[in-house]
Amino acid sequence: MTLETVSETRCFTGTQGVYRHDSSSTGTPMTFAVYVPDHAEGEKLPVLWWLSGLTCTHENAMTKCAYHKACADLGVILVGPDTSPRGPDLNGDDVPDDEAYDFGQGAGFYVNATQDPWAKHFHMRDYVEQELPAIVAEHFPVDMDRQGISGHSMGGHGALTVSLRNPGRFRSTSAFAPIVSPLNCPWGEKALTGYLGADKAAWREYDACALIEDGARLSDLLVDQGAADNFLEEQLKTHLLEKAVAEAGMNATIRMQDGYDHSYFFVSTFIADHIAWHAERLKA
Ligand SMILES: N[C@@H](CCC(=O)N[C@@H](CS)C(=O)NCC(=O)O)C(=O)O
Repeated sequence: MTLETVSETRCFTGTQGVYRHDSSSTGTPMTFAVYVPDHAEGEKLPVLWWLSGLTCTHENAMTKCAYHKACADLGVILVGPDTSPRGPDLNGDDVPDDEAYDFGQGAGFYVNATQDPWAKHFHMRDYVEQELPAIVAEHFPVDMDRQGISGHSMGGHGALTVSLRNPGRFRSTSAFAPIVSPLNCPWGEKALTGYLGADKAAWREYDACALIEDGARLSDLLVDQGAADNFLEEQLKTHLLEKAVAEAGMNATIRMQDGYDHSYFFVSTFIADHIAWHAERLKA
């Protein structure tokens, strides 16, 4: 596998890189971002995975999330993948160019699609759970025994479900305005029907609340949710996660933040808190 360097740019006391490679999971080129704080020769740093939301590429968090200073100060590498396969290669397989903002390109939902025409390329679960970690471990100074995961909205759903399905892999899990139950919201209904089909039993491994109901647990969880988020009531439904963790007796801090909406203005306000929270656990 060849890793192409798209760009490397000095930012605070570290380097923001963008890289591209041919993905075996998606059968397309994939682009991802990695921020590497300055470190001693041979030193390996903890890594925080960042999964982005609907419409995002690898770039939105890199330019709007303002994670660089906290990562540099605390010595945490941050990796931000794209949210779906993209590009002209998909058209030969009848995947629409960009069907909607909440389905198809830019909206992979971190699932392995089983329905055509998505099944051939939309394997974002394999990509973020298996392929990208192996690439990052090979090419960057990461300590894979110290991994954390976070994300925003659809990416918050990704962070929660990837972590719940992989017990012990992540020392810390957090989310901003996550979709907590695709089984119970229009974004989830649309995407999972399209990618996985109508049988909702197949959706449960992609639903944080269902995974918890079915017995999965995290040792700890931090969630921030803007109380003025337009998507809160219809799509995000934070109360379902509050109920699931309470019923499971799972350790979780779920904070409603007055006045904040769904945007990266909200995420950038609390990102340093989250990175410090992850760093505490990754360095313990
Ligand atoms: N564009 C959609 C909303 C999509 C949206 O809010 N996406 C969030 C994640 S779910 C995001 O991060 N967008 C990209 C950005 O703000 O840079 C709409 O018009 O309703």
